[in-house]
Amino acid sequence: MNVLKFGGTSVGSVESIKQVIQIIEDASRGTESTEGRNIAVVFSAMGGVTNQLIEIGRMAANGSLDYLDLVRRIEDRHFNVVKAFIPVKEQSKVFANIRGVINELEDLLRGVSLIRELSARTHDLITSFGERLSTLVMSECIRSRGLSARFCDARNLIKTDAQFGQAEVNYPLTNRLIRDYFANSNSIELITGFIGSTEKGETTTLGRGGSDYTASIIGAALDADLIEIWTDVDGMMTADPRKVSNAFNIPTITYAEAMELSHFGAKVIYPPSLQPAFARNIPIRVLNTFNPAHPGTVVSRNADRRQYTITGISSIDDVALVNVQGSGMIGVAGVSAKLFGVLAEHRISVILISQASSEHSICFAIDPRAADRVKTILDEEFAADIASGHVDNITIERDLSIIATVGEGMRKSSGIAGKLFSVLGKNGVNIVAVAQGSSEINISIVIAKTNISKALNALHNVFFQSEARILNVFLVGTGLIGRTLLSQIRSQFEYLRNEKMLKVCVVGISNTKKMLLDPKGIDLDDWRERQLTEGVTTSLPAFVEKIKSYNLPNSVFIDCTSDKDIVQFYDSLLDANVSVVTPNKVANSGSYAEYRRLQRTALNRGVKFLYETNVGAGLPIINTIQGLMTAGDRFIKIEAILSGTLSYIFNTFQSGKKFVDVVREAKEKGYTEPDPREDLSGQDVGRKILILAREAGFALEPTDVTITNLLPQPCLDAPTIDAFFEQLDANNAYFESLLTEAEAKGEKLRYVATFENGKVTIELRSVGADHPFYTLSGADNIISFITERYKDRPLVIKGPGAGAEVTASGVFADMVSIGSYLG
Ligand SMILES: NC(=O)c1ccc[n+]([C@@H]2O[C@H](COP(=O)([O-])OP(=O)(O)OC[C@H]3O[C@@H](n4cnc5c(N)ncnc54)[C@H](O)[C@@H]3O)[C@@H](O)[C@H]2O)c1
Ligand SMILES: N[C@@H](CCO)C(=O)O
Ligand code: NA
Repeated sequence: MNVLKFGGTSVGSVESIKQVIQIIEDASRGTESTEGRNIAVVFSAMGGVTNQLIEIGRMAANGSLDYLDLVRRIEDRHFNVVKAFIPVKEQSKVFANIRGVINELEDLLRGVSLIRELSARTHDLITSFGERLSTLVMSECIRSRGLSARFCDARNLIKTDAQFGQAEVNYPLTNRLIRDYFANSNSIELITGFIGSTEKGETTTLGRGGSDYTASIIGAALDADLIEIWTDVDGMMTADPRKVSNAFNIPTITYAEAMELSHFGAKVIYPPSLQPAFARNIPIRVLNTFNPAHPGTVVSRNADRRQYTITGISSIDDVALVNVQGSGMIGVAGVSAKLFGVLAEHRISVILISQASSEHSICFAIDPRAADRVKTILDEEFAADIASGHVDNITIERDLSIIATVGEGMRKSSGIAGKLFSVLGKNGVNIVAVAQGSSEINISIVIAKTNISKALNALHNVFFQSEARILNVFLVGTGLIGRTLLSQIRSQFEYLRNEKMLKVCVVGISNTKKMLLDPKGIDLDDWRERQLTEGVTTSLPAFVEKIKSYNLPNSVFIDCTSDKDIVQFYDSLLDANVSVVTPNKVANSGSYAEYRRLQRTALNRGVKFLYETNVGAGLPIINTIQGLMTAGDRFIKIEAILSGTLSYIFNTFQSGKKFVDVVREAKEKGYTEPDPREDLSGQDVGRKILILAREAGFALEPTDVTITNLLPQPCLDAPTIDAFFEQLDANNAYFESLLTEAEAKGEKLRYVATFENGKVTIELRSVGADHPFYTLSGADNIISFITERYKDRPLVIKGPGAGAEVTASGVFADMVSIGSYLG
């Protein structure tokens, strides 16, 4: 015996009813009797009708005749179903039946409008018409398909007390009536949901989840094999899909989990109404009328073994937190009895309670609409305690949300709370209060309402790890490095998702002209076109504001510019728990105080500030220094060639070639700074050696760096980059002389930066074949570290230190490491 229940959307329209009829036909065929004896089907009112009936009752009680029009509309909707499914020659009989029920409703409403009074009892009677009409029409439709079906008015089976609106079921009597009725059944039983009656025959309703309740009562009385709840979604999901786009179906769930999740807002079913079925251990399957092939969710005593430790995440988006605190509460019995006693008296429902073992304060969450009332009630109740100073003032905090992480798998399994708090911490979500019952099946946390979406997504991401973690990326600068990075992200996207469980979602892209932002992610196949067509005029402050207001989990800001103004935003981004990755050296080569401040902010906020490509592009230089420092090594000397551009120039510049042409080549190959003078003047190298010294633990200022400039003054003074190239050409003789001087000695030109004894020097040297820096080629950098542990022979890193691919891949690696860290 199976019990099926169809909700309001399932019987809401002609199209959906077509599906419902098909499902019922299939179900009746699937059982042992082709007569369909083994199914009972419970219907809700057609979608929206119950609310209309409530409105109709209100109108009638106000003496307005407008209700007539609404009644007509309800009648028409039912007529239309008849027209769609029942052969013309049989329609008039069904119309008459419907009309009969509608007449009864109208008589009742006339009475209400005459006496201008709507009792709870009459209200129940009025709303009962929704289920009575839908079930009547559905049974006619099913009969017209040639199936044997019987209409059953549940008021004859479900007997209740007279608490109208939320009647209590008299189970012994109800169970007996149901069993007797079904003992004589040899057809599909079609039953009105939601309604019952008192022993005197007055119509009652069963309250929230009413039709589910009907199905559950009937299923339990008959000891059904299965109860199917047909709705408009594919069962229960790991989170509300409107808030967490990665949410997915939960195939099996226990009764207890379903209870916890639904309490926290998962609205697919209302488990308390399924209690009778739970008590008899009858499985319940939640299915989608509009996608009947989907297996939905089975709710039962034991869920299948799970892939995940938690089952779902749910939330109550708006709560207020009441805090009762005072030194006089410590060790005093009866405070909580008094507190919750008075709340119960006023029928205030408490959603969550938390008390630390110090007993100094108790806090609890309530519906914010009750907050003012609660404050008044408690101020009064505790007036004497407040006056005597035993209890401090009672405070209320608003604009909060609760997130509940639910799952039987959490029971007796360690590390879950750790994971939960750690991921929220890294994302800057402050936790206001926490509650976990000793059943260990639900950890509930109270957080600021503004963080709800970020917190839900971040938690969903870590707890359902077969779903890749999402890294939300905001990129500024789409020049050489920026666009190369985007194309690397694009080509590695699948690899990252499959092998690293990381989904890189580029949410914002900005260049100097336009910025494009899309929290759903920008498709990297056509980001240029989209940026052109949909992008808005660039504003860095607005871009940064968007990053903050989106408040997405695992956000990373990538600065691929050489802009000086952009770095002023780093600190506030880090402070807002956004990690920063950059090849831009400006921030780390300004004042030492600024450099430290960024490090500190990142550390305090639990996010990352990464800049491996500040020195030597993708070569692992910064990471190496940081590793040595962490392990307690001490730096004695750093000697290095840190400019890819200068390296390339001196490796390529030979007699017969013009200096200006070699510089042009370096620019075309993507080695130079946006303004190549930064390289040739030694500024770029100066920044890099300063950064290395700082990483090595020395508090140097830019003024501590002495740079030997390579460029004649007119080159430096040129107003534009083109003019600068002209000046290079004009000064060719000067560069030739440098070259010939070195060549005469059989040496090569090298621009060497040295840090030793707290001092930095940068100079052009010519080195002989015996020098380790002699053999460089291309745009190679070489960095030699002498430390206490690498004293006799230095630690040397060498390789290409500039260029689009190697630099972008260094940025890429930093970005991915943030994904692993935050995950
Ligand atoms: N090219 C390399 O080999 C290399 C190696 C290591 C580090 N870097 C660093 O990478 C950064 C980018 O270098 P690149 O070679 O891609 O230079 P690029 O000139 O090709 O790109 C920089 C881009 O940033 C844009 N930009 C500047 N200010 C901006 C702002 N406020 N908003 C939006 N966009 C802005 C510019 O219009 C340009 O398109 C620089 O800081 C550079 O020092 C480059
Ligand atoms: N312009 C820089 C890029 C790497 O920071 C160089 O030539 O080394
Ligand atoms: Na590097």
